[in-house]
Amino acid sequence: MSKRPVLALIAHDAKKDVMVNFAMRNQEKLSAFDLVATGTTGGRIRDTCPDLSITRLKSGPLGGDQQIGAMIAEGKLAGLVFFVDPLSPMPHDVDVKALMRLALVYDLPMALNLSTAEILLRSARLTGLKTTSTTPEVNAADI
Ligand SMILES: O=C(CO)COP(=O)(O)O
Repeated sequence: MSKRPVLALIAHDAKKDVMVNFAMRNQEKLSAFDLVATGTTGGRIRDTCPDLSITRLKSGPLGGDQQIGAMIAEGKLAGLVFFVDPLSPMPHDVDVKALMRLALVYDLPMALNLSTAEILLRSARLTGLKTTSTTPEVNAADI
């Protein structure tokens, strides 16, 4: 089993081109991770960057956001890059909020836009094989 940290990638439809360009530009850095993505986002990344290790989960509106939320709760993620579309209503808005909430609860490094994602990908914390929070009050065993 891979010992690489796991990074989740998600993009709403209006931001999928931004995500694909981000992945292409940062292929070398992303290759240090096992990637997980919601269904359509993962498909777009796989089409353009076939050498990256990426696991596709369900599409966001069909439960993909919740699957990634469960991975956060289980301490399986090192970080989350989620390019959110702030200008469109989403049928699964509650799932989006729940995912972000868990990232906050577990103090997970989370980038919601391109400029922050570029910074996050260069962070030693993200690449340091650390997958669980050091904040005592949010360690899963204590909840
Ligand atoms: O809707 C999403 C996140 O809320 C993204 O899902 P897809 O990657 O399947 O489009």
